[in-house]
Amino acid sequence: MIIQVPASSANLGPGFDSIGIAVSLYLKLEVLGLSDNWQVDHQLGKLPHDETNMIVTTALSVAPDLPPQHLRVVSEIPVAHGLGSSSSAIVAGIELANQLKDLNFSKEEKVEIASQIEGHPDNVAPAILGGLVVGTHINGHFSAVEAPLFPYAFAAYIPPYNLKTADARAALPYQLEYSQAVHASAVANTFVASLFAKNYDVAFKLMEADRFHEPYRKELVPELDQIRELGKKHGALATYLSGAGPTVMTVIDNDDYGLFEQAVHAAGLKGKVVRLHPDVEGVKLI
Ligand SMILES: Nc1ncnc2c1ncn2[C@@H]1O[C@H](COP(=O)(O)OP(=O)(O)OP(=O)(O)O)[C@@H](O)[C@H]1O
Ligand SMILES: N[C@@H](CCO)C(=O)O
Repeated sequence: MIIQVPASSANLGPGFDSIGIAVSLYLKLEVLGLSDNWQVDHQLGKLPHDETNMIVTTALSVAPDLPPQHLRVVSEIPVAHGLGSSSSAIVAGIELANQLKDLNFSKEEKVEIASQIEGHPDNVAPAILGGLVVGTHINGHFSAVEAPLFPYAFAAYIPPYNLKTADARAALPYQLEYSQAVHASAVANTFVASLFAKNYDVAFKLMEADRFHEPYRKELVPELDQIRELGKKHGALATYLSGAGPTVMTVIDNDDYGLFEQAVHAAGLKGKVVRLHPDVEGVKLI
């Protein structure tokens, strides 16, 4: 059995902790069979190979009596780079328990469990449902609503350094002044309305008008402003900080992608540029 989970790009500008989209990089989790101890084969650097691996801790939190397995993980999703690697591990762990214990979780149940673990639904909900998702929690329970997908590609600029979500969250202010909070929320509300109305002129302006997190995190990711400027010169629709960063995501028409990628490299930026597309299926068995 192989479980496949897509990467996800959260926030999309003003949708902090509530909006995310599944994108075409994948984690594949293969179940090789029963084992004396949990064993996770992977080539993902320092991540654990035993029962402390996040995929296993998640599976055991869902099904504590799950017998130890030999697992193989192959992932294209860079760890701690703002493309939802931790969410892909959580969703894979939930699906592992779901399959091995025949739990028959609905998609909604998976979103609830994964969001409780991650704390917010913006990466886990699209990784489960696919597509573009808006969600939050009310009275301790999570709801996620699928939004229409916009018909464009992504150029992901993936820097050579990583940035842990915890460190990127530590850069955020403890409080926002009332008038600033009202404005930030109005930007986000109008952004969501424009996505559902498919009013992309408005949506892509607002994607670059976040007041919740980018102003505080851009010092951690100096490439954000630089790539946004390059995007404006090369036909991009909008650029935002993917999740907690450091990946910088540019929404762009497929026809404009090549020249934009060349411009990023010509500017001397040292990261990778990868063309991504929305994933519409979410977690699945392959
Ligand atoms: N394939 C994986 N297997 C097991 N654990 C993983 C895997 N990928 C990520 N993790 C865990 O998630 C941590 C990284 O999570 P973090 O939230 O910092 O980054 P991210 O999820 O890539 O970024 P973002 O949430 O901004 O998209 C790793 O240190 C590790 O504990
Ligand atoms: N919304 C989250 C995504 C990363 O978990 C953040 O920006 O911190």
